[in-house]
Amino acid sequence: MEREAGPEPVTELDEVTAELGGRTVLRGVSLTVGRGEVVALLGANGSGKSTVVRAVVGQVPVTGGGLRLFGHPVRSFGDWSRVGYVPQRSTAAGGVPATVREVVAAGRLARRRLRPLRRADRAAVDRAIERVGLAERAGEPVDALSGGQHQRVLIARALTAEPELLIMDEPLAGVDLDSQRVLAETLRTQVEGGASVLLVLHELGPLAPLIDRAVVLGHGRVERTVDRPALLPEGSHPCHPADELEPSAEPTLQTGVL
Ligand SMILES: Nc1ncnc2c1ncn2[C@@H]1O[C@H](COP(=O)(O)OP(=O)(O)OP(=O)(O)O)[C@@H](O)[C@H]1O
Repeated sequence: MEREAGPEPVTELDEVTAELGGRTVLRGVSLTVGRGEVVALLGANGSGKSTVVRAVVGQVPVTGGGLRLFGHPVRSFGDWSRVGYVPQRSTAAGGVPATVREVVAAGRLARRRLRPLRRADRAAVDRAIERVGLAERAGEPVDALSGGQHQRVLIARALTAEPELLIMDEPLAGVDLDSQRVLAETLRTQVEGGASVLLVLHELGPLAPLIDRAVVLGHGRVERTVDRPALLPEGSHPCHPADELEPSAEPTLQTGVL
């Protein structure tokens, strides 16, 4: 694939296609996340954002094109401890009997490749819980938490693994503004430490200053790419407010803040 010089690619999609339920959902998506970059996927409901990230984490098989993680084809990639994934909330919540600390510690276990946690690991778990503002709830079962608090637990779980590539599907959904700011600050620290981030967003919110590139999807394709979207004038941030009801329709370009 032709590429401009830039940071070493951590994730590369080259004309990726994917099908779900017998329907083509990704129609040739190309994008790259370089080391230390933060890339946001934007677009209307149904444009294919979640499918892109689920393809990157190997949950949706790619039917065409190339998808590489840390230089390896995703099909043969085996070092998943380098990747942290926070799925869309609705797919992860509910009926979990574990406590907040146990769920977050599971993230650290992945980093330790299932070897027992040491004192430093336990301290990292407590730090992650504190960062997302749940220190006082650490011993409670996660199913006793609100939706937004649950989301913060999943974020802490991903952060405590200190992954090289952090993938988050709408991490801000249902999270109050204060917690969004906490997440932005935490992400900034991770990125300063060299992490790369690919995340699905509906609006940039407090994460805007962190984002190197916004990739706007429409109908399973990249409609456009915007560098440093925070530098755009207020009101022209790249979001797409409408649902995509008819996937075969011609894509239309819209801008606006949701
Ligand atoms: N399991 C499935 N079977 C069939 N079609 C699916 C399945 N999951 C998703 N789709 C379809 O694939 C398309 C893309 O879905 P996807 O979840 O990737 O969109 P999205 O951009 O993440 O949307 P949202 O903003 O609503 O989360 C949609 O038209 C959706 O209906």
